[in-house]
Amino acid sequence: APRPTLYQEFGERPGIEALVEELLVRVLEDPRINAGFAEVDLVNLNDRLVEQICVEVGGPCTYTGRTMAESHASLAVTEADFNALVEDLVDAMEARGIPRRAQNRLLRRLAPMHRDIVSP
Ligand code: HEM
Repeated sequence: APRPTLYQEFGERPGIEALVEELLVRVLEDPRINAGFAEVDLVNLNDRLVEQICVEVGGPCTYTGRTMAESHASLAVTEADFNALVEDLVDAMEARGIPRRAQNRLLRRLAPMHRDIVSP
């Protein structure tokens, strides 16, 4: 059998939807960062994250949200905030049983966004 694609390793669209749900539950329960999400439209955030992760793992999706710079510019996100969110994402991927190699491939694709998300 051919190797599964990265998109398949994430369980395609249903797997990504379940992953984002796991991620948002963790973020909203994470006292290090959850205050920043109190006033946020979580349905929009959920849907944009599903689109974005789908695109980043090579799925047949389109990201329809704002750029990372636009959406995080006024949030004063710190290095520690960024690391906390990545930790929550890794925990969510572990909980979903996503293979370690596939996890790392997504993390490598998100890493360059750091410069647009963390405030200088
Ligand atoms: C790799 C890291 C991250 C990715 C991929 C990411 C991705 C996204 C996406 C796709 C949106 C939706 C943009 C839109 O509505 O058009 C968003 C919004 C948001 N992000 Fe992030 N984000 C990351 C890191 C963080 C961190 C570290 C924080 C703070 C702890 C954060 C806080 C927020 C908040 C509060 C919003 C909502 C802004 C609003 O609706 O006005 N993000 N993010």
